[in-house]
Amino acid sequence: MKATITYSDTDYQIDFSKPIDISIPLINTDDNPIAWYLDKPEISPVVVEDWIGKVSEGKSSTNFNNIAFNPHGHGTHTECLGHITHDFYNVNESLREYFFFAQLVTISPEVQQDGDCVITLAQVKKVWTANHQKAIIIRTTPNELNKKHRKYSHTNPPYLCAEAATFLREQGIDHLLIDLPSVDREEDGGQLLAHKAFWKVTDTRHLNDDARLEATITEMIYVDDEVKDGFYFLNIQLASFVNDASPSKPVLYKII
Ligand SMILES: N[C@@H](CC(=O)c1ccccc1NC=O)C(=O)O
Repeated sequence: MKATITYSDTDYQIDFSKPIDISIPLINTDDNPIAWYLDKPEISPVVVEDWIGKVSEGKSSTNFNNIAFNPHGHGTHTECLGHITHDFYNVNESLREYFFFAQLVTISPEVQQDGDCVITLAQVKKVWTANHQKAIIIRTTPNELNKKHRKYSHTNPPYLCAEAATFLREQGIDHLLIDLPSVDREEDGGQLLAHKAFWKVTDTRHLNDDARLEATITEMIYVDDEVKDGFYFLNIQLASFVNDASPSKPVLYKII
């Protein structure tokens, strides 16, 4: 199934039968990635006295699992500024459109003097190509497959510098996607500089009027090396959780 999309006075063709899923599947085994010091997610049948919600156990006609997981720590998720504010804002209301013109870029975070590995403003400027894109997908290198399974807690993963987040905001990016557990440093004393810069949050207690309620950040994606840098249409699929973050399935469509 093909579609022609008119965007910003240009016609683009995509093929809906060739989606490129850049989400990480969530599973209740050690294969699942983990961040923020959590244990693995739980997926297990409901048990009521001697009844167990698992067909193979012989008592139930259906498989009927409870799932316990954390959207921030257990895989691909999309979050809104409610992640960092005193008041409650939910991503289900922030994200009201699901298709975006997007640029996929690849960056090798640079080791700084303090040992941190950071995506710098200069690196982002170097790969940026202005083309009216509303979303950017940042793939970092090295891009080993084990990113889908990595245990990030206490590893101080790479992150995005606040100046780069500001630059992307100023270029008109509303949706930032990255293959790291956070755009900010694992332990930063709650500064959250890149989150704040991207969402333009200057006051987390009484949200400033120009804060970007509709902008989203998607973390812990995985983009295979086979997918080349360039422009795509991006579909952000979100589970309708009324929460600051929700598990998501971002999908790319190549322009043909
Ligand atoms: N760096 C923050 C913590 C943080 O960023 C965070 C903590 C728990 C769950 C998610 C987090 N950030 C996600 O982008 C801090 O040190 O307070």
